Amino acid sequence: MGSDAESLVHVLLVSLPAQGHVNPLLRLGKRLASNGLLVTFTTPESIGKQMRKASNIADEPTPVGDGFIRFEFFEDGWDEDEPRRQDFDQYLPQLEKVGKRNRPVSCLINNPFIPWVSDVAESLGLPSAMLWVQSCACFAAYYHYYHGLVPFPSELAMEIDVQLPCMPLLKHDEVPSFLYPTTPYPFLRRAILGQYKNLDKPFCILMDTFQELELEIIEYMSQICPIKTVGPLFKNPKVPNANVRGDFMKADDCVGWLDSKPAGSVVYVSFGSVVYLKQDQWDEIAYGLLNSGVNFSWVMKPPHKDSGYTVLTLPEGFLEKAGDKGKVVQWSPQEQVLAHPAVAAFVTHCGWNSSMEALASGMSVVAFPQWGDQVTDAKYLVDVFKVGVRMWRGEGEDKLITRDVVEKCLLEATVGEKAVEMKRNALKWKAAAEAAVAEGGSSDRNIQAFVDEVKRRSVEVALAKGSKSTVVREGAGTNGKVELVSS
Ligand SMILES: O=c1ccn([C@@H]2O[C@H](COP(=O)(O)OP(=O)(O)O)[C@@H](O)[C@H]2O)c(=O)[nH]1
Ligand SMILES: O=C(O[C@@H]1O[C@H](CO)[C@@H](O)[C@H](O)[C@H]1O)c1ccc(O)c(O)c1
Repeated sequence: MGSDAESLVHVLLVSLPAQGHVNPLLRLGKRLASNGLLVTFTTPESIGKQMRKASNIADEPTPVGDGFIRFEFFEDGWDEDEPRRQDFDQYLPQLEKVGKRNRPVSCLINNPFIPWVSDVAESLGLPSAMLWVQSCACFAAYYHYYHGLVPFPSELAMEIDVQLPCMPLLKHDEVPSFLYPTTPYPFLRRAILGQYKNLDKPFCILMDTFQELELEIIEYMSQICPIKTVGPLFKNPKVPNANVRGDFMKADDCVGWLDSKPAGSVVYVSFGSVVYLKQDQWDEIAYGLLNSGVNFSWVMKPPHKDSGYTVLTLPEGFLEKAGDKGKVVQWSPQEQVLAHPAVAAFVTHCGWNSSMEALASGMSVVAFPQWGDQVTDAKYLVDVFKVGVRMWRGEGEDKLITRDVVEKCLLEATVGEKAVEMKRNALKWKAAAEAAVAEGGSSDRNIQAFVDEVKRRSVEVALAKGSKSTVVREGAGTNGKVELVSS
């Protein structure tokens, strides 16, 4: 490692191997590095392999602003083709077993679903932080559910509305759906609530949202938990995102095609990295797109080989009928697409990363949430942030969305008074997001305060550990230039 990197305070970021978790944690890593830390990003080798292939990851630490970022993947102890990685009830304990290893660092940061990282930090006498990768509203909902603070839908009362402090009234199907008594994903409820058992351990809960977006609930929850909002992390005025990326799949080129389209004429359709629709729903979307007459760019990712999903197909003759009006890709460079002037609106599953990327790009949305936080995000995008129309309510609503509804929503989001109003609101959020991450903005100040705190704690840790297990390099306490090295 270069001597410059060696002299910096070192933080270790441990990520769940999922695209929607790697992206925000890696973005945080770049932000911390640009503020002068050495950041090691780690996740299992099974995904590391894919990331190396898709994202040109260097072996050496990459300079980012005043600091460096490097990747270090770890073996999860299973064979390459192990299908049990798709089953969180089996995979999360396995990750915990192999992941609890000593590492010479000053702070450990994890994302949700792998709360044992803060146990590792505690056992090493190190500070830890958690990056919450969903909205503060969802954080609050899980918190109140976990502590039994307000009534949620239950087997006895399935359809009750939920009133959380400083939040709009949520209908029964607008609370994160893993909390429904009937959710088909109880293992994801267990996984996400696991973080709340350990919530007293991280000294800071970083959140990929920003103060101005969720003001009241952030202020409220900040009285209970040590929250620092640092989003939107994908907007990094100091370091361009193209520099270091963590995509699992190489993006297809659709930007050239977008360049050929008039401003505001394209609808971008993507359901993120995990959600997979049923074939009949896919067909309705396809016909809705054709019938609406809009230009569209549609992401049709292949299913994971162990997911049990069958490969989706397009209706016969679809591509011929669409002609140059449509571009179907397996994976898109989403940030670039959302920033492209040709794109008018985004049909999204409302994962939090996609929601933040849309808001911070000034994009109107057609909300098509499926499960988990997505149903709550859809509620906020449509009713609170007022940037979207709702195409479906999510897993609580058991019905096929017909091509007519798809067409109606697409047109509502792209033409007419409502579309203009939504775009106006979206541009307002874009400006607010940019201000939050700009020098002196709310998120920028929080990042700097966090970096300062990590540096301060690294000195404390070094002093507490003495010389037996750590070495404090020359200059300790000045400019935070301290590194702990296991002896
Ligand atoms: O074709 C695609 C689809 C998604 N994404 C990125 O993958 C992440 C998906 O995260 P999100 O929370 O929206 O959904 P998840 O995949 O976790 O359900 C976001 O950062 C997107 O920008 C992308 O780069 N290309
Ligand atoms: O990544 C998974 O879920 C996604 O996480 C995002 C951040 O928490 C969230 O905003 C989005 O809505 C989710 O889709 C994920 C879920 C389940 C699973 O088995 C995974 O392998 C990943």
